[in-house]
Amino acid sequence: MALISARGLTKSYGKHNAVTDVSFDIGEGETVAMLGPNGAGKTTTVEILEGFRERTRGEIRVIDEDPWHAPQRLRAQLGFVLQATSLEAELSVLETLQYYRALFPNPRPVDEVLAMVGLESEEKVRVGQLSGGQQRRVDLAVGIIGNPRVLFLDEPTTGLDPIARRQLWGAVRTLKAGGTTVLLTTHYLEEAQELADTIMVLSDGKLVAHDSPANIVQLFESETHITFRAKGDSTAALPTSLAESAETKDGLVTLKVGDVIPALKGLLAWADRHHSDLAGLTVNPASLEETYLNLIRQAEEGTAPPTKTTHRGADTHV
Ligand SMILES: Nc1ncnc2c1ncn2[C@@H]1O[C@H](COP(=O)(O)OP(=O)(O)OP(=O)(O)O)[C@@H](O)[C@H]1O
Repeated sequence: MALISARGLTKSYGKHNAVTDVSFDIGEGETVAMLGPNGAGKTTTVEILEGFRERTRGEIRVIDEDPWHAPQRLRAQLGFVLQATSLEAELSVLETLQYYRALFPNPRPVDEVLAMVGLESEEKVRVGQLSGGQQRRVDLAVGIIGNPRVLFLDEPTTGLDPIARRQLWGAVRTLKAGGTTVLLTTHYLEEAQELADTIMVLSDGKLVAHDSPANIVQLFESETHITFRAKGDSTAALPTSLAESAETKDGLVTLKVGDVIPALKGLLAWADRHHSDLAGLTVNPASLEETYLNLIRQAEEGTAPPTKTTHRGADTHV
């Protein structure tokens, strides 16, 4: 059963459509990452689902309710981590969590939440004295103190260092394991790949892909990347068929090829002739980041979508 669904969701600001005819389903326990360039419509979509903005057209259900007319029983089942933190600097971490805890009918114990976000040692510290990364963890703690069934995270790790980011990912994984449905927006492809069961890509207000990370990467499966280290200009004599697809950066050669087997045969024969050991040889499908950039480029150019359909749940096609 879909816990969140959108059909034909459209939001206009004057003549400008920020979100156009977007449809999707999100199942109970699913973690969805929403990606898209600045201005693609991610925050607008999420804030409509959260009940903070009214849609122009379309049908929305969140836990079987219309969030814009959300009764209190829906609000009590949602958790939010908004893009900008709005914590009271003078309150301690403990006081902050006690304050928000009192607003919910079925909250989590404070100690449990502090442990989940790794802030046990900071409970007496005033929020204003915490680092940016620690404040973000308090934001997450506030988002989950009410024991939400659905958690919305808007760019939860922007500005965090890699260690703080991974700590926050750990907390999200714990929530996932406990069955919480999570919808997060992010600009970090690695974050989407690490956390999400499903990725949605928005471009200029339209949903241009909606599938698992693995399937999205396969949208451009015709492209495989063969990389190896080359000494000096030793790639100069690569056979023409390989040289055309070769890019060299900092001594690392990348061949972006369609047919892997002939390319590898040609490369091995070349390496044999030129006594190259093909140091650090790797053969990989295009990364999620490259696939994402291809998707956005195609969407902006209005060129034909990839042949493979990304189609999940709702009547959404790319
Ligand atoms: N209150 C508003 N009034 C008018 N236009 C708005 C308003 N809020 C958003 N927009 C416009 O709607 C479009 C989508 O904005 P939105 O904030 O949803 O994008 P986003 O994908 O979340 O971007 P970012 O990654 O920068 O956060 C943009 O063109 C933006 O300028």
